[in-house]
Amino acid sequence: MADAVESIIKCAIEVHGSAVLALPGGTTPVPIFRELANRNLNWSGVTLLPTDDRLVPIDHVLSNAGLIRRFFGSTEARLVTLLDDDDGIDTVGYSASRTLRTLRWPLDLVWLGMGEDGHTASILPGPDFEAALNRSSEHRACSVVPDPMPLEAAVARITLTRAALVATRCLILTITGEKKRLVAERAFREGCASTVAIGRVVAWAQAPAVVFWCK
Ligand SMILES: O=C1O[C@H](COP(=O)(O)O)[C@@H](O)[C@H](O)[C@H]1O
Repeated sequence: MADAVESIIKCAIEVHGSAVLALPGGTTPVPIFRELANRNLNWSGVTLLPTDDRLVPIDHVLSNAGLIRRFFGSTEARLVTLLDDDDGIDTVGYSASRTLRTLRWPLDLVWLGMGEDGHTASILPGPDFEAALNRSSEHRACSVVPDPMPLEAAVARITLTRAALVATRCLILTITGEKKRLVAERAFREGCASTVAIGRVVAWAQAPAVVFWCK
């Protein structure tokens, strides 16, 4: 998996002079981040941002931007966050969309994770689910108050919208375990009619999704 991301970075730098990658949070990408961060790459040409974040300070254990900073902070990559210090639930969607507008689109890679409930990025069940999936492409980010709150990170979120997540040259999904494999397979079969976010995002993808799975 780290080899695939390394190739995407090298290829984007060769073609565009830079590489812009959206990375997942949570637990699944950790071993791959560790391996990738040690690769000898032209990191000064790389911009990294989270696909989504939890509305917590960057030094909080649940922060996805904090996770990226922990692994890639010692490289020369430019690290973009979706949250400003003074952002709250009412302002974060607007300020993250403004930040995202400054990046080069389409992105070179959107790397997604997925929860056992089929959520991807922070497109979680609740009152913001359809907005995160259906907002038009000027709205690249959307605040999300999950309902029910996921037990592993029971906080409000900011997420790239589906329109932003599919605006990418490469789309990768990393999942682990039998349960997630079954959820993903079902969601891919259901496509646009899926009740879970991963099915609806992948059904819209501009690039074919490449899935990395391990037990
Ligand atoms: O809440 C989140 O969950 C998903 C999946 O996380 P994992 O711990 O099951 O790998 C993650 O992709 C997303 O970025 C994160 O905020």
